[in-house]
Amino acid sequence: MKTDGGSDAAKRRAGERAAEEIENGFVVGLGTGSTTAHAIRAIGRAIDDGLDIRGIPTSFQARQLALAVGIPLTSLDTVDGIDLAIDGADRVVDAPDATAHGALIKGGGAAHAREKLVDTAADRFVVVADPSKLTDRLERSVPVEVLPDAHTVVADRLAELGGEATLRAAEQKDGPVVTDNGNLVLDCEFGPIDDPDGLATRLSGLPGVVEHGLFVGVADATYVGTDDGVDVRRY
Ligand SMILES: O=C(CO)[C@H](O)[C@H](O)COP(=O)(O)O
Repeated sequence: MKTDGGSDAAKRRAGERAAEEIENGFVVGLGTGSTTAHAIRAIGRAIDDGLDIRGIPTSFQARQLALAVGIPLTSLDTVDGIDLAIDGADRVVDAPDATAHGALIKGGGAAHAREKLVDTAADRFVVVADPSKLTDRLERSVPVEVLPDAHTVVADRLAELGGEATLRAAEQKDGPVVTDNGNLVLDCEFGPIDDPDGLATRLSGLPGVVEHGLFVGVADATYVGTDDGVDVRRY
């Protein structure tokens, strides 16, 4: 599983705290990554103890783990709604006086298209993170999922927006990462992102872009696991 530093104990505290929010009968969005995996395992244990919920996974990885721990699964097109989504993030803006407070960069695991679909469909979206994810302003590269034929055209459009795009390479295969949706990922460096909302709008407007990893105004809270507890940010 891809990880991005941060202590596993802190990730576990965040994930397990978020799982405590789940009530009987909930439909739960199951995010992707090493932090959310702790929440998924905690949900599996709660199901063993009698909790009755259904999960909607955001990726192949989340689905496999959910099945392994015994979470009954459903799909977005067969439910009336999602009560709670729990998902990780690669960066979280933690600057209460900034308009971007709570904005995220996601997609380190190339799952951001389905994650955004599920996280935005939820009545409540809780981010789970360790302190290494918190930042005053977004500076990390933005993952952009593109149709396979579109990667060079989109890279040119991203350059016009001031970004330098790199096709994400697979680690254990020659060639690019192919997403769960059969697409490719461009990781795009913009330097410091002062207006994530504006950039998100421009990225969404590019033909060939399936989804990008800027999540602005989507999260309702972030649970930050620390050395000895969980700090909660509410937005
Ligand atoms: O966006 C994601 C996958 O596309 C993950 O949620 C993000 O990369 C965080 O992962 P981790 O909890 O392993 O640090």
